[in-house]
Amino acid sequence: MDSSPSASPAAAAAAAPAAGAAAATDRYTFRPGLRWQPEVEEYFASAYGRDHFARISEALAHPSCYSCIRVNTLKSTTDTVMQKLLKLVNQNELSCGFNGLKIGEQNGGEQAHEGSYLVHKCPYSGLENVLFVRGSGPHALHYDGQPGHSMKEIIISRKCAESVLRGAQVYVPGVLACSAHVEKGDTVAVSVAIEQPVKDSGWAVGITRGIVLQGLQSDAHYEERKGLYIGQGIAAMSRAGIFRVLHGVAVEMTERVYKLPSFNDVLEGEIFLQNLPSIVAARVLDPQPGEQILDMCAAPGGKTTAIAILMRDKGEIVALDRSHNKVMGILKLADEMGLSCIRAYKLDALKSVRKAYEERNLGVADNCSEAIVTLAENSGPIRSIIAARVTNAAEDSSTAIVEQTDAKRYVSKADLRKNLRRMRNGTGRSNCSGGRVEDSKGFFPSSFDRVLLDAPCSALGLRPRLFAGEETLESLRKNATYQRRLFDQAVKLVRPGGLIVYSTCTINPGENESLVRYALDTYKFLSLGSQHPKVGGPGIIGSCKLPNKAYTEQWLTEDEAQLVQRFDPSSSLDTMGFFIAKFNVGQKED
Ligand SMILES: C[S@@+](CC[C@H](N)C(=O)[O-])C[C@H]1O[C@@H](n2cnc3c(N)ncnc32)[C@H](O)[C@@H]1O
Repeated sequence: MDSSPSASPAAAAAAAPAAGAAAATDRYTFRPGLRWQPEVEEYFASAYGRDHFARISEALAHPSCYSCIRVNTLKSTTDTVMQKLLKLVNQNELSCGFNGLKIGEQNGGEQAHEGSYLVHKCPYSGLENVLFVRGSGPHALHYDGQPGHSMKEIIISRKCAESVLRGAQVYVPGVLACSAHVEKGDTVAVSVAIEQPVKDSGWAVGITRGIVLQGLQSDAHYEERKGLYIGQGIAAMSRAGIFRVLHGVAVEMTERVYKLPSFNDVLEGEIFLQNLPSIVAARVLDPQPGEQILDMCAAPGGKTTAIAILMRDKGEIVALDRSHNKVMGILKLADEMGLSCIRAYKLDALKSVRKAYEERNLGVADNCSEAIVTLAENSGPIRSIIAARVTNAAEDSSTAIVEQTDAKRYVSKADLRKNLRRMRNGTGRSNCSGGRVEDSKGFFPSSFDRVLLDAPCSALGLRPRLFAGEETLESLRKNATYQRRLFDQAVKLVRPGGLIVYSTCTINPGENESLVRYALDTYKFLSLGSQHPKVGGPGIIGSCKLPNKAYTEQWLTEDEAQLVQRFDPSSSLDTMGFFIAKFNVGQKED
């Protein structure tokens, strides 16, 4: 198979101009076509069927047309938040470009049920704390070109455009090129530069930052930007300013192909903006108050906080991430939402299982550098009590052993000193003294009632996505291998009789169904559990011989496929691509 990049049939279909459309009007439109590596496209076409994959591909290139809000039911009620949001919509405070309209009016005649306003409740049972806020689009825009004059333009990067399509402004670092003589206050058309195939060497954007656009066909990427105009805005600074400063808003968008509500600084702590499948994943875990939960790859903490609220902030959620700053983010979010049952640690989840022999050594005062700390109950004040008890013990001897009731946590001497400092100085707003987060040395096997592995993945379900050519079969395969290694750790850490939920935000069966196949074939004590709520569709059955590869990827049987949830971006749910599998854990083999 030819592995050089090219525009995909899906891209070509999506990008083809409507018959008879005039070239000029066709230029200033938004008709993106997602490009894939041909071998990746072939693989997905064999998994989904060519037509279905073309629809998925097209859906991925557009944002979904509503925002999904999870209510923090420990701080407010769904009805109260709904009233507050309706008020904000009516006051036009969510900058979605419409106020007080009913859905039917906004969508040009779509049937509206009585009372179904732009903010409405999620209709699925088990998701009563979820609200949908509708946006609109795609809109045909009229760009303000003066007759006989070319429009002033700005070209932005793909990543920047993906954010702008979700409702952001254009920030300085995202600007690649700009017309000459753009002054603050000028109206500019905003288009996006997307990677193009380069003969024999992959993909390149091919625009040097700062070049001047003339509005001529000789401009960089003039032809390629046809159909990639995402709106119009007012320059917040001059051309010179845009390329001189390092940050700030470059363009305030005034017209957008998609109008989506913005929730910046809106009802902070009371609501959390989250994709529907992520909310479902936390719900499927079904965490119970008082339990010990592990969230293995937790940042930025969306699912962690959803789990904490489902547990009514009672119990303990250990939230791990390998990035220090991201762990800080989890703590900040937990603090904002008023949640105290979350313990976030910096830890590589691949190293999250402690060896059993370490346990035997613990408690031998002279040899041991660690203390066993137990959470009798799990709440903020208890944490301080534990810190105090550890501190007293630590001051008495080189090792502290604190009584345990049900669960064990291990704290090094350095952590003891840190706790002591924290006792004296207070924890600070983000619960992490001096901007440092705690490291963890890991956990003993079978420590947790439930484990969520929301795995790092190829993220090929995120929307909008304007380019997918960076993924190769090899990179997809590497993700799958990494996920299996993380899953192996999850299996060790969950207790017999417990539960593991595995999820990804990718459409790639190699990271979804294949992982489930691996799990069921490797660990005979695992079985797929039925899921509630069930919002997504079934998994993919069968297998696929990978092009030019010596192996066959195994997916699911028909029965198994019914037990997983797959969220299809091209379905009427209009959400991201996502996958959820729930495993019941039986008696483990020794
Ligand atoms: C899909 S995101 C998790 C999203 C999160 N569960 C949420 O809902 O907000 C994956 C996260 O895994 C983290 N990660 C990747 N490899 C890891 C590892 N070996 N150990 C711990 N975290 C890891 C990344 O830093 C990233 O934040």
